[in-house]
Amino acid sequence: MFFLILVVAGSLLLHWLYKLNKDYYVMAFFAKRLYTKDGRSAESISPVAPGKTIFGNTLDLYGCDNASVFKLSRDLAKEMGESFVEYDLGTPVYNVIDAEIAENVMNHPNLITKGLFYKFLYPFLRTGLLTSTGKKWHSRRKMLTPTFHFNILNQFQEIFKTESQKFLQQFRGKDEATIVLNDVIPRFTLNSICETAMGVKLDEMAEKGDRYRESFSQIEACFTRRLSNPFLWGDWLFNLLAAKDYAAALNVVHGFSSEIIAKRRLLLKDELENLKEAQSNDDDVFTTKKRFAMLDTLIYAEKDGLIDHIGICEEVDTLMFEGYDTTSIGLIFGLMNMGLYADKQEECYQEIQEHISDDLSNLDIGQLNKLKYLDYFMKETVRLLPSVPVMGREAVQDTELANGLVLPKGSQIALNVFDIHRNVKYWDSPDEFRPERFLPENCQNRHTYAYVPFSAGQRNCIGQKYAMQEMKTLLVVILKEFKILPVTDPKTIIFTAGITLRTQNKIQVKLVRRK
Ligand code: HEM
Repeated sequence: MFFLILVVAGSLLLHWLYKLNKDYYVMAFFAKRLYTKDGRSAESISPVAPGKTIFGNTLDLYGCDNASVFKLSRDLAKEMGESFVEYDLGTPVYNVIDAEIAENVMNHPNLITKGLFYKFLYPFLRTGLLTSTGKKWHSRRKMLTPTFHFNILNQFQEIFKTESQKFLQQFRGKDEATIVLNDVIPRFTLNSICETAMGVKLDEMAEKGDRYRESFSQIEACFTRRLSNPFLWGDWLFNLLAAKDYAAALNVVHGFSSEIIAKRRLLLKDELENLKEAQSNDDDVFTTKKRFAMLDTLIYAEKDGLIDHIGICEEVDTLMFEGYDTTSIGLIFGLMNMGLYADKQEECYQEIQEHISDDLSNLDIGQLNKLKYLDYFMKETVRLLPSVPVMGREAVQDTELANGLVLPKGSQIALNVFDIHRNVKYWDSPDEFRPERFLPENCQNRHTYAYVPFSAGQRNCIGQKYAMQEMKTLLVVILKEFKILPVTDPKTIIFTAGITLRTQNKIQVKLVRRK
């Protein structure tokens, strides 16, 4: 009798263990496994990356520095050759490197919520447009979309032009100058976003702007520290062990954005009072005002009870970060590539000479749009060096993808833009810089989602037109006056993981005044 009980108990235990192991990756701290509904094994659709320890992939990046995190992730993507699964601390992670799956994810109605790692940005951005989800995200997106309308961007063009000319003033009287792009470009993009989106000139706040950028780097260090240490993923341990190290930096960035908001509130009040004398109602003020800052929209929405002060802070922090950092990276690499590919720089220059007058008086959006080769040049730059190399999503419920894989609730998805952009399935010799890839005839047969630097679908980048316009304007203004020569050897560049794409070494170029 006793023996029988033992056999039955043993069988039940084995069955339970089998079931547990089938449904969970037990050693990765009970991460739920991906599954299918038609009996196929999930691994037959997307392979699992072998873990380095018995804990699945949980500790694969533990203790690695930021450069190793970036390199190991890219090497793994190459080695796997197709979208693959990892099992981390209690969570499956679906790593997407194929355009077909990226398209499915980016357009899936269940997958608009950002991934776990975005929570690391909460102390900085709280839940603004980039990090929020659901109704809150919908209403903010609706509120901000009109502020990126063509007419508004057209009004920003004068600011981009003036800021670009101001950028060149630092080289006045010099025939040549070697510049560290990482030092000079972010100042230009921060000035531009503050004056366009926020309606506040940074001139007399330049030093505070510099402190904002320094503090931003510390916040990024916090982000990457959490990224590579799963034990800091949860807020509880993070708050206990690490949060205090970043409190001062957070105070600086939030203090800076609060000052911008306070300044704009005052300026707006004055501007409206002046305009009211000339016009009878506020709606007219909106449509006929010479320049319409995005922050003004938020302040008006506050008056209508659609957002509160904290909400305004969330969006200002989000727009400022997204608007200055991403375009900095695009410009740094754009200028570096101008230096590295002299023949292509010359092609851009000839085109600029053909369409843009020397006094820049016709440098408006219409003329910018005529610079086709410059457009291909920047597209290729952003393909090889995407400012946002990885994006994340979370499945908020069990979600079936078109390939039959079911992502259990809580699964993470990493959309590896950097790897999609260099996937040999879509790109011939992907590591080569060839702007001609973007000639219309060369795009025809390429999967649209093989190129997603600004994401796509509902959560695409709200500022993509703004970004291209700003970056092209500075390039035109520089190229008109200077030839760009290479200084940094691209072979020495080491990428590192960050909130956005980073390099360990700063990038330099030499400007030589055109005769
Ligand atoms: C080269 C420049 C830029 C690149 C490559 C870029 C790329 C991206 C990408 C990939 C996303 C999706 C992020 C995700 O899903 O996690 C995104 C979202 C966003 N971007 Fe950009 N961006 C750029 C410039 C800008 C600028 C200039 C602004 C604002 C002025 C901006 C504002 C935003 C915002 C607010 C979101 C969140 C949109 C939402 O979720 O509804 N971006 N951007």
